[in-house]
Amino acid sequence: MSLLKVRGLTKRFEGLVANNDISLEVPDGSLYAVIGPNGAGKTTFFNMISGFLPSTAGSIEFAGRDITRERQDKIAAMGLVRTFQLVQLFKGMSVAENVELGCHLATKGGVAAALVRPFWYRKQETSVRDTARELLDFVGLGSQADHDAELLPYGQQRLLEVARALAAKPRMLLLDEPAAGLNTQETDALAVIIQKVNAQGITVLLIEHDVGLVTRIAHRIAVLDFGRKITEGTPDEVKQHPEVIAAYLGTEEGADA
Ligand SMILES: Nc1ncnc2c1ncn2[C@@H]1O[C@H](COP(=O)(O)OP(=O)(O)OP(=O)(O)O)[C@@H](O)[C@H]1O
Repeated sequence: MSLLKVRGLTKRFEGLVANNDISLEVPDGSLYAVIGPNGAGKTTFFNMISGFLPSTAGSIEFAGRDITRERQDKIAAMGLVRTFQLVQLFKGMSVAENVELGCHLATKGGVAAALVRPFWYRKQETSVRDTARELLDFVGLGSQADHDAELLPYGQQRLLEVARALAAKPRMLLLDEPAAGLNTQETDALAVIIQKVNAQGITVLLIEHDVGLVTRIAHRIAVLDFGRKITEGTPDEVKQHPEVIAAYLGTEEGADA
């Protein structure tokens, strides 16, 4: 079964067609990646799916529901949760508090109640705190729970973002260039975490520049170039595709990167 179905998705900015008639289906439970060179239209595609940008044409269906014109908060509440290319943490809060706020997206009262803290809310706080700690352990940040989130090294801030997104109990997690700015070691750690998330039954859709990471962990890959989907398939199929080698990977050697 496909959890996400995108049909003919198109976005025009004035004269520029950033996404041109893109169709794809993400199987439930899969780890699916969208790759492509700078300006290929990956972020635009993500922004439309997550409700941050209206499409010019086409349709988006998530878990059997049409979400083409749905608001971003409604989409997140349905279980389609995203992270951002640039880390967006809540400033002035601890690592644990950042994840707790993510939990409140999935609990009674939402973020507003978390800030006001009425009586009924305080009762559910303990479980939220426990969940946040579990998620921090899951991404390897358990020992930094009480640290100031802003002072974490960049690589760990990215992991914190993943923990916060998981706190919202996603059915599908959209990761926008999660390896951007990470060194090799951090990228390897991230790859393991993404695979662990997927092994828990959460469908993962990621946009990534790091072809090595994607071909290592993704089940299927769609390749965008100049706003079009030029091919889609398993990592091996995609790496062999002549248009991919020419347009994106540049050389045969690059295809194995
Ligand atoms: N708000 C906007 N207004 C006008 N043009 C835009 C806007 N957003 C994106 N574009 C253009 O659409 C095209 C696709 O951009 P997009 O950011 O989706 O590509 P990308 O594949 O995510 O690139 P990168 O890897 O650099 O993030 C680019 O030519 C970009 O300049």
